[in-house]
Amino acid sequence: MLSMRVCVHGLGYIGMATASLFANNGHDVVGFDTDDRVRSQLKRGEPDVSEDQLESYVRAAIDSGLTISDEPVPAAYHIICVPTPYDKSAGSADLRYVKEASQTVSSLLRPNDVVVLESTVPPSTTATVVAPILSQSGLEPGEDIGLGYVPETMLPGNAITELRSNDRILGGYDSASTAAIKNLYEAVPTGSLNVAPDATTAEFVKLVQNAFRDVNIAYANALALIARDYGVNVRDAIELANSHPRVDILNPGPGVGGHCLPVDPFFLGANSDNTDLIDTARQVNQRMPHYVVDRLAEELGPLDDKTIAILGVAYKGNVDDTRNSPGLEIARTIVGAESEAPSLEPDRQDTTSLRLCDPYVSNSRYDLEPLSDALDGADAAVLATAHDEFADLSPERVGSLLDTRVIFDTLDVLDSEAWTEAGFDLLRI
Ligand SMILES: NC(=O)c1ccc[n+]([C@@H]2O[C@H](COP(=O)([O-])OP(=O)(O)OC[C@H]3O[C@@H](n4cnc5c(N)ncnc54)[C@H](O)[C@@H]3O)[C@@H](O)[C@H]2O)c1
Ligand SMILES: CC(=O)N[C@@H]1[C@@H](OP(=O)(O)OP(=O)(O)OC[C@H]2O[C@@H](n3ccc(=O)[nH]c3=O)[C@H](O)[C@@H]2O)O[C@H](CO)[C@@H](O)[C@@H]1O
Repeated sequence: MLSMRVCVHGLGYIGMATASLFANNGHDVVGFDTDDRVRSQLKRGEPDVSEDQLESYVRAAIDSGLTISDEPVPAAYHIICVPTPYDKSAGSADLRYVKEASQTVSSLLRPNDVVVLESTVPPSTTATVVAPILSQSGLEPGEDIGLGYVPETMLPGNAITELRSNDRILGGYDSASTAAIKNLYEAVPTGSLNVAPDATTAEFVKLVQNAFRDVNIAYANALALIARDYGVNVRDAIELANSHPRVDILNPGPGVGGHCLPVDPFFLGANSDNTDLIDTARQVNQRMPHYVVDRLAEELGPLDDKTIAILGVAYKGNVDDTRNSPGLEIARTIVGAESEAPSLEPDRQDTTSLRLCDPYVSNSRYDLEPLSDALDGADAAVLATAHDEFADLSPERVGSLLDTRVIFDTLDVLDSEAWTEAGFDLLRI
């Protein structure tokens, strides 16, 4: 296989995995990130990730020649993996990093180089935002240089397996771009490479996949509320419904977190007013943390003078990412806090006392406590993240620490019989 020089722009979760994928498969890869801290950590061979497999995959790449550079370099292929946050106040995708990285690439371009955008973006970004910036180089996408969109779909928590095996969508700016990008991605182990008619379709499909999951979870959450009105256990009902060959409903939970599912569906609305279903699903999912707090208050009475332990501030089990975390949103709702770090709100002393605990998260801003300190003397525990450590909790241990035997198992990870037998009021969604 011919080794090609690839420059990866942005070495966060996706960029470092992507750079490692190409480096571990014989390419000459240079990784660049604008953040000094990220570069220094990677140069030391210490990627900032909680997934063991991903960490050793990145370490292996660094050992086998992935170069972390303080400057971006000219390369046959530039891959852009920068953040695309959602700007809530503007109601649109913040494309500043994509624009910055495109400017940087533009200044390095030579004839026949190829640029690939991997960041999640609103449909038409490659054609209407990236292409005009690259043209400023004097080289035209589709004529002098290649350009296309290849979304990343690996699942946090199962990153390496999915990086290597998920099918990929590829949308080229023109057919020559598609062929050049195919050449690059076909030389590394991934699932099949499915060619979209154009880059806009590929961008659209990436968003469609995440919006589909968000809508499906919203359906499960909506069912949970309806099922309660009928005294039906929603998980039993969903399991039975899913025995039909054409029904596949996901699981209800305390809300949908992470920086993909709660954000990407909004990108579909960038240039469309026809997103009612998708917007409603978002609202259903956004209401779930509030529903959890309402149910807790139904059980305990006013929460003002109570101490509540929140078990889990990561957005899902066995990861350390707290972005859009349902656990944090539950905490904020309980104390009426606005800030990112609810337990540190200055005026919370007169309100409910919160204890936050998460064995995966090291962020000191959240004032996290070890499990036994969080539970000690609390009036209730809310299990908000399905970490393995929480699923393994024993009712005897938790019961000996809590003041009142109340636990809200929002993700249905505990053995309800064992906990009820141990005298717990076990709440479930
Ligand atoms: N994390 C996921 O699970 C996932 C999955 C699929 C797609 N995505 C998408 O991939 C993109 C990257 O996500 P991420 O999770 O890796 O983000 P991240 O925040 O972990 O990393 C992005 C990195 O880009 C760097 N950066 C910013 N501007 C730059 C520039 N101009 N040049 C070079 N580096 C720059 C930042 O310093 C940061 O280290 C986003 O669009 C995201 O939506 C993420
Ligand atoms: C289409 C798809 O699969 N996309 C994945 C997704 O990754 P993710 O980690 O964000 O996805 P999830 O694991 O679904 O978690 C999200 C939240 O939904 C909650 N949840 C989940 C299942 C359920 O039945 N009920 C729930 O309530 C869960 O607790 C958590 O809060 O986006 C990435 C970036 O684009 C993709 O790369 C990746 O492929």
